Amino acid sequence: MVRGSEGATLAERLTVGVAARLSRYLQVLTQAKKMGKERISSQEIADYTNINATQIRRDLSGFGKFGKRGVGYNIDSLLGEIRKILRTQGQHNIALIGAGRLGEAIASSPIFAEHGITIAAVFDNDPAKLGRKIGGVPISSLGELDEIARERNIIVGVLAVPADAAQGAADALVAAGVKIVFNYSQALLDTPSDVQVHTSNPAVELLYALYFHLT
Ligand SMILES: NC(=O)c1ccc[n+]([C@@H]2O[C@H](COP(=O)([O-])OP(=O)(O)OC[C@H]3O[C@@H](n4cnc5c(N)ncnc54)[C@H](O)[C@@H]3O)[C@@H](O)[C@H]2O)c1
Repeated sequence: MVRGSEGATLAERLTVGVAARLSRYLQVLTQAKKMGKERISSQEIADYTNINATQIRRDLSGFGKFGKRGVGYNIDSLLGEIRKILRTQGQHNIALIGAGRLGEAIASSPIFAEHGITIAAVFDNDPAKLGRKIGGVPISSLGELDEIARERNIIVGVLAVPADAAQGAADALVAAGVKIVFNYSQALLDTPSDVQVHTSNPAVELLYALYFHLT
């Protein structure tokens, strides 16, 4: 259970499972708000996340004053509370490594910006791309990563490079002090224990969905 008022202290103790579920609620709430909704019920969140409504109510029970029976949660208030708990209210600067097809798609989409995430720098090792802009951000060479990451307070590096280039790019991020690597490639990355690697693979997520469908 997460208590809104004690968010700052409890956030240290959120289990990976709770944090993952809160992130999924955040995604549904953000989208519902964009669609003009003001309130949402736990059952509606359940329908969009496949997390059962009882679990959702338990996770959100600390936000009781926003979740009135039969009325649902006030989306704005709940968004604010979850962002506080997940400590994502502020602006976060991230670096994108790889300005190819996926990199361009990420940089030119508002998907990060609407969660307070700014792509503050883009890197590529193709000399032909240097200086060009994607999503309004000029492409820099990896040699500048260290300086730019420190100067722009980059906390996350997003890898959109081919798998065989991913370890080298992750090493460069770690050397620049970046502690979170979001890996879109298939590579298995070795990083120091204080660096978190998240790997995103839609095929694996689809297999996970199939598992629930088939069982
Ligand atoms: N998880 C997903 O949702 C998803 C979706 C599409 C692609 N991918 C993965 O994303 C990666 C990129 O795919 P793509 O289609 O954009 O490829 P791409 O070939 O279009 O782009 C790769 C870019 O990385 C750059 N690059 C290569 N080596 C580099 C290095 N050492 N340092 C910096 N830049 C380097 C290239 O110059 C190029 O601009 C691949 O690993 C692919 O498997 C993941």
